[in-house]
Amino acid sequence: MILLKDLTKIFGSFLAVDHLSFEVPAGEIFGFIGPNGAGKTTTIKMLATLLQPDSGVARIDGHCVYTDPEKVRQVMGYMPDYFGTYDNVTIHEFLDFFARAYRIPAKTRQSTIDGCMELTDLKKLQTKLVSSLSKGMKQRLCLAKTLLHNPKVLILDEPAAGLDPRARIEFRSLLKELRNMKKTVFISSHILTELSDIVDSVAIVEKGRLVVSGDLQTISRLSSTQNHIDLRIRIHDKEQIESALGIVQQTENVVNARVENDSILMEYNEEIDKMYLVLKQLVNADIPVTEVTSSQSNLEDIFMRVTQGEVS
Ligand SMILES: Nc1ncnc2c1ncn2[C@@H]1O[C@H](COP(=O)(O)OP(=O)(O)OP(=O)(O)O)[C@@H](O)[C@H]1O
Repeated sequence: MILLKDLTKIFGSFLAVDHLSFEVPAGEIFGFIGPNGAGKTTTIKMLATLLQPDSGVARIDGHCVYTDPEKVRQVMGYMPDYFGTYDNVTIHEFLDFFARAYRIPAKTRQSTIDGCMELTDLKKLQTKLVSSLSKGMKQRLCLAKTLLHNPKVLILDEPAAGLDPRARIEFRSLLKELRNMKKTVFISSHILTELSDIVDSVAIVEKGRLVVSGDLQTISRLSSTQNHIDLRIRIHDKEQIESALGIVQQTENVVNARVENDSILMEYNEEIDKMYLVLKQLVNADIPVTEVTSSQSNLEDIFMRVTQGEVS
């Protein structure tokens, strides 16, 4: 649904976006992640047809952002990181103004506005003045405005920045609803925890360049310099926990083994399919193992591993 090929933007002699190439499949929530100054907003402005690329190609639903911006705007909704609102109008008046600007026919205008207000939970507030809204409500209003022309693709630049925890959670469930509606959502952020449980795929950028892109499992595998699992093994009999600790400490590739309550925690520098080797040592010694839990890399681990922390 979104394709970038060697997309490049230069400000004077400064290369802000450097031959960026990746694809976003239809219907996905796609995270565009990078530290401050990585070139996310610059890339997004090119996708949103507001900034001209210096070279390369970007297409949305097959339309080139540079040669066919009108077509792109018909299928794409863009929510910038900073947006203005008209303060002395009500929520309904604000949305009605933009629905007219989008030339939504009079016959369907009201039902379209109602649909967008329902989705963003603003219906009950429709007579409130925009100036009286909280930041989270304004964010939802801007998203409602972005949805008026029923775009297939949504491009959201740091949509959760500045929201309190409750508003962030509400925003996340709204994103899931958009995915259920089969929309493709391209969302930028430098806050990883905000995205890790909702995105299907990501592109990680640094200093204008792509570091890695793909679905989370694939990039976790690709970016892994060392296989690493955190293991927690619960032992039924507390008396045997010290001898169990001795056994795992002798096991190859186990590091930082320690006791915590009725469990042994350790890092195991091996593939998950080798985990049984640790358990085998314990079972052979008649240690009563009752539970094993393992966790592999999350989005934050991947990000820290693949980026150098360099900001241009
Ligand atoms: N109009 C401009 N003229 C000159 N330099 C610019 C311009 N716009 C952006 N830059 C520079 O390009 C680089 C990338 O900026 P950009 O805003 O795209 O980063 P970002 O990844 O969105 O950062 P943040 O997470 O802080 O919003 C920065 O070094 C910025 O100073």
